Order: sequence, then C-alpha cells, then structure tokens
Amino acid sequence: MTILVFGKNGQVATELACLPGATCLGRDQADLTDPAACAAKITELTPAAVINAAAYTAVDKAESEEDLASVINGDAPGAMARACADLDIPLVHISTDYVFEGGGTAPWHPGDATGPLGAYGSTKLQGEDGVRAAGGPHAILRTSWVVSAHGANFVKTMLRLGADRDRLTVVADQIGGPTPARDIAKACHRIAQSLIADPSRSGTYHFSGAPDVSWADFAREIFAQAGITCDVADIPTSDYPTPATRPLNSRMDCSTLEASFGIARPDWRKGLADILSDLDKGTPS
Ligand SMILES: NC(=O)C1=CN([C@@H]2O[C@H](COP(=O)(O)OP(=O)(O)OC[C@H]3O[C@@H](n4cnc5c(N)ncnc54)[C@H](OP(=O)(O)O)[C@@H]3O)[C@@H](O)[C@H]2O)C=CC1
Ligand SMILES: Cc1cn([C@H]2C[C@H](O)[C@@H](COP(=O)(O)OP(=O)(O)O[C@H]3O[C@@H](C)C(=O)[C@@H](O)[C@H]3O)O2)c(=O)[nH]c1=O
Repeated sequence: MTILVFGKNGQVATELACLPGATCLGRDQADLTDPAACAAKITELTPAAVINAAAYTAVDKAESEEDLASVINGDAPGAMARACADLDIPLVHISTDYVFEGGGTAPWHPGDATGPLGAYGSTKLQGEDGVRAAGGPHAILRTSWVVSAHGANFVKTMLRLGADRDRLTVVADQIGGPTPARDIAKACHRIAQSLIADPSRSGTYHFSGAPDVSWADFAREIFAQAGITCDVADIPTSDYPTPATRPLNSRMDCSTLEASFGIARPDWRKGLADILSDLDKGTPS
C-alpha cells in the first residue's frame, strides 16, 4: 500500500520517509508552485492515501513573499485535495497554530474561529479551506513549534547560539507545545491508515507536544539537556521585533485527535532527548 508524501527533505517529510509504504516526492519531482502538476502526480500514481508535508515555512520572509507562499500553502493543497477526492482517497494535510490570533490563555479547539496574524498563517488557512472545499476524505492536522534533528528549527538555533554566547534573551510570553517531527510523522501515518479504513473520521484536528511552555523555558530545557551553560533571560515579545507577528497563545486542545484516532500528546522533553541523541550520533542537519 503506497502512501504518497509531498515533501522529502523537510523536518516532517524526512521522518515520514522512514515509515512503511511512504513514497516521498521532493520539489524536483513535484513543485508546489505548480499545483496542477502536483494534482497530476496523484492521478498518475493512484496511491492509497496522500500526506502533504511540504509548505512555505519561512514565517518572516512570507511577509514579503505572500504571493509565492499563497501558491505553495494555499493553492497547491486545494489542488491535491481535489485530485484525492476524484480518486476517493484520503489526504492528510499538515497545518499550524499560526492560523489563530493567539489571544487569551485557553487552548484552541479545532472548531474555534481562526484569525491569522501574518502572511504565513493566512496562506496556511487558505490551504485548509481548499482541502475542506474539495469534499473528499481528509484530515487537517494543525501542529506547532516543530523540532527535529533535520532542517532548521528552534532547537538547532539555540544549540548554535548557546555554543557561542553565555547569555540569550528569549521571549517568555508566547506559549505553545513544541512538537517532535517524528511524532507528527507517526500521527499522519496512523491517521492516513485509519481514514483508508474509515473516511467518516475526516475533519480538522490538533496535535502538539506536552507540556505547554514558553520559548524561554523551552530554551532552558534545551540547554539543560544538552549540557550547555547559557543563561536565558525572559523578555516580552515587544523586545524581539520581527517582520511577522506571532500568536502569544499557541496552546492547542488535542482531545478530539485522541478520541478519534487514539493519538495522545507526546512529551516533547523525551523527543528533545532523542533529537540531541541523533545530533550526537551525527544525523545530517
Ligand atoms: N516548522 C514548524 O515549526 C511548523 C510547521 N508546520 C507545518 O508542518 C508541515 C511540515 O513542516 P516542516 O517539516 O517543519 O517544514 P520544513 O520547513 O522543514 O520543510 C518544508 C518542506 O516543504 C518543501 N517545499 C517547500 N517549498 C516547496 C515547493 N515549492 N515545492 C515542493 N516542496 C516544497 C521542502 O522541500 P525541500 O526539502 O526541497 O526544501 C521541505 O520538504 C508544513 O505544513 C508546515 O506548515 C506547522 C507548525 C509548525
Ligand atoms: C533566535 C531567537 C528567537 N526568539 C523568539 C522569536 C520567536 O518569537 C520565537 C521562535 O522563533 P522561530 O523563528 O524559531 O520560530 P517561528 O519560525 O516563528 O516558528 C513557527 O514556525 C512556523 C512554521 C509554525 O508553523 C509555528 O508553529 C512555529 O513553529 O523565539 C527569541 O526570543 N530569542 C532568540 O534568540
């Protein structure tokens, strides 16, 4: 049984490649700037399910490249979803906490009103809408703060900066759940198999690591586990200006995912230990 994956070298795609039945397409085989070509790949290969792990993820750069981000994050998932619907096969599409405006302190439920603060979140929401509109079997899996031994992420940034400095300032008023890419890949794989058997569980779900934490406390745990001596000073978001505004509250209510698919929130501290171990062993960056 083939599960076709869009994405090959990204954090989640690299982990999906290790799972049974996965065939991963890099951008040389399927470029999301050409949504019709991505749809044609699905029609040509007729897999049992599709997982879309490819996206434009440069949050700040998206502010000045919104048209490009909109094609990759918005148009391409819609085209994939229509091709999947025509074949009546499930599409698992990964989305983000950045579709929410981030007010309050309550965890976001999948049914809550969205309100992205920037171009990345807006284009990801556009992709969600396209997937739902296609009307086929699907799961939209919103996750947050993805980390792995591969690619670019907050863990790798902290390890690089912490090796050179004895003090870092890190925002302490943005709260969310760091999520290991390996756990996301396993969740997507399981959801795809479940939807092949029972498409009635289609819908939008949340999946993030536990416990919720601030970026500053996350940085402290990274340094503690890595044995790096680097002091982390709490700062408010206003002291770390960036082109894109990020949500303050990225807490996600993941209960419907557990109820529908039996997938619980993973403990990101264990995932972090695995990532540091992989990096120690020389896993490629
Ligand atoms: N990173 C994060 O913190 C979060 C990510 N997400 C979502 O999770 C999913 C996976 O993210 P993650 O693994 O971190 O992504 P990465 O940034 O690690 O990788 C992005 C992937 O998208 C592919 N890609 C980008 N542009 C194109 C294109 N034009 N055509 C084909 N492929 C393209 C890349 O291919 P290539 O290898 O060739 O560059 C790569 O495989 C995405 O949907 C993202 O929005 C959700 C929440 C948080
Ligand atoms: C490097 C650094 C960052 N920060 C802050 C900036 C920001 O608020 C926070 C995280 O920074 P990053 O740029 O790594 O994170 P960012 O790229 O915003 O991460 C997001 O990526 C997209 C793709 C998602 O979908 C989100 O879930 C989320 O993971 O840390 C500091 O406060 N001090 C620092 O030294």
